[in-house]
Amino acid sequence: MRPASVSSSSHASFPRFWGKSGALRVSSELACVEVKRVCYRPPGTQHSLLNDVSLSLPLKSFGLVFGRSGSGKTTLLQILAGLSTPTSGSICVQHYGDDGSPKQPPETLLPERVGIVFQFPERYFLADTILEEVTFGWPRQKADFSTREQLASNLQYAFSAVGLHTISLEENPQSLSGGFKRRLALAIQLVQKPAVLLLDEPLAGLDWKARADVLKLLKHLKKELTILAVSHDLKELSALVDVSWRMEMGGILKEERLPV
Ligand SMILES: Nc1ncnc2c1ncn2[C@@H]1O[C@H](COP(=O)(O)OP(=O)(O)OP(=O)(O)O)[C@@H](O)[C@H]1O
Repeated sequence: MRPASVSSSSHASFPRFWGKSGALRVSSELACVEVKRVCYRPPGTQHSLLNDVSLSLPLKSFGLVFGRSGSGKTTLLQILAGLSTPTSGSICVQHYGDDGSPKQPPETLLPERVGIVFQFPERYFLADTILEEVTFGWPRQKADFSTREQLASNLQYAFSAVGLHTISLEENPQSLSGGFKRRLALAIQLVQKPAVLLLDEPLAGLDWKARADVLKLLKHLKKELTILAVSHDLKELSALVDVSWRMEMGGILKEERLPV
């Protein structure tokens, strides 16, 4: 899937590899997360939830998948995060040269390089302190000391990135405001320094102030990260979106401009 051949007519005024200013991104480092012809049928069922899904998302851009409830949006994120295995198809990172041709064989996108923030992440907070919450999934064996050390050094970066650096790590996560709980959920993922961040309904359940807060934060994170979100909040997210797709019932994905 070469980027030069995939800009759809629905995005004609904003071709995939042109910045919003209209300036062509001149970079020999152009790379995309690519989902190629992914199908998914849960084990033991006859019903396919994803049908021949393909997409190409340039690194450090913001992609949005929208569509009706039950169409398969969350299923796609779960596959990208490595939580479910596709029945067929592949997920990789492809680098391109200036002429638009692939520079080297595609790299498999390893689940360790993908962070996912589920819908209503605060419902899954378990710990009594922010520190325990963030370190909950860290490896605990003696042999993992250097990994823990690395994660600890990432922690400061992650908390600064989401604007939580002034909050005490001893605070109870449940005492945070709605917007700050979402920041914490994002920080837990950022500590792992993911290449790709997946967000399932990042604004759901937040009041107007927290929504504005999270939008501002995503705008900031987009400068450094490749983000793929699933959402019904199209209008609010539209300013962030570089490329969008509609998921149709039956797990059929089509590139389409946001209907806002
Ligand atoms: N393990 C599974 N086995 C069978 N069906 C499943 C399984 N997981 C999800 N489904 C079904 O797959 C369909 C797609 O679900 P999914 O959660 O991906 O939709 P969605 O587009 O994210 O919906 P929403 O916008 O409501 O979150 C739904 O009909 C759901 O009931």
